[in-house]
Amino acid sequence: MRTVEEKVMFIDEEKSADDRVMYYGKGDVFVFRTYATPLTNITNVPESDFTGRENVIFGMNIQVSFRGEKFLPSFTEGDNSMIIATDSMKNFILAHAAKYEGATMEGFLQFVAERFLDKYDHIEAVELSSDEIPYDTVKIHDGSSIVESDLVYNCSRNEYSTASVEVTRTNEGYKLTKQTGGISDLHLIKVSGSSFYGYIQDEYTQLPETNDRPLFIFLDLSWIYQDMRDGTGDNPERYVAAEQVRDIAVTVFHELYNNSIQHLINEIGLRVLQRFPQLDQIRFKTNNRTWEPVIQDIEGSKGQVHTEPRPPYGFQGFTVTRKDLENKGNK
Ligand SMILES: O=c1[nH]c(=O)c2[nH]c(=O)[nH]c2[nH]1
Repeated sequence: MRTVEEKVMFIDEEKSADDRVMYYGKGDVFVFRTYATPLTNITNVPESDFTGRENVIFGMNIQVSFRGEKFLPSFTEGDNSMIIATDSMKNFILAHAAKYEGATMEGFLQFVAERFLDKYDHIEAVELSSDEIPYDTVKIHDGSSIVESDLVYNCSRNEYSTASVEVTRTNEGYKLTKQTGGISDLHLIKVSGSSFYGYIQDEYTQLPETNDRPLFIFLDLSWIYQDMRDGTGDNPERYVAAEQVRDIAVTVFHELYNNSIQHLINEIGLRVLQRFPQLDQIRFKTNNRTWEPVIQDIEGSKGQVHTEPRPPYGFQGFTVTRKDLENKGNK
């Protein structure tokens, strides 16, 4: 068994100190493509009624970066002859948003990365990451009943899906060297059914033990496919939608009388890997925002009064792998 520390390191693996860091690129490239191809025919899971995305607004905040030895003289000599201006990178991404025929952010990033490598043969690798800019549907009265508008959308302030790819030029062609899907800024509160006790009690301990706390967590999740090509959504039956992972996380949170955030996220990870055999691992970054108690007993009510927690905030990082699921099954 790997230890927790090793597990986190496994993903965060840094390159050796001898490796020169050299890249450049553009961040905050905002892309709003309307009427992109809808995402349909995904595989359903019991925890979710999510069946697809209309993609009427395909909104993204993209970051791109290039790597390649040919860029070295721009740093060491001030020689810009091999530089593709980051302004041009932005224009390239926007132009290709009109050409993309697929239905996912992961697919779009891979498409753009490969087109960059086609166009500029001195780029060795392209890395692209993106945060979805989500829009919620709104309801309107159409003259006879309340229906969903297909014209007006509400810019969401909720969680958003994320994606990243790295495509590297090799002698055998372009290689997808990194690919993740994810969901970030999921803010979940469970008002009852969470405990935290049994931790070390010593001269530094002030926190009271509890068998019922209002557990408020911020979660960022990302996942890696066993075969990275499944992450593009070109075969939607093999694609994992962020909305489905969100619904699984919420269901496990609801079901599990949890001992801690650590305990909870392991169970969420195992369930996600159980539902999606095409995934190799899922990674969590979480933050504890549990409300602070103010009034714990209200006469005649099971209610309480809480307020926002004060900093500093606790956090967790954890990866759950397919091996963990297999080991659990063998116990
Ligand atoms: O779920 C939790 N895990 C911890 O490690 C921890 N530490 C703490 O003070 N509160 C909590 N909550």
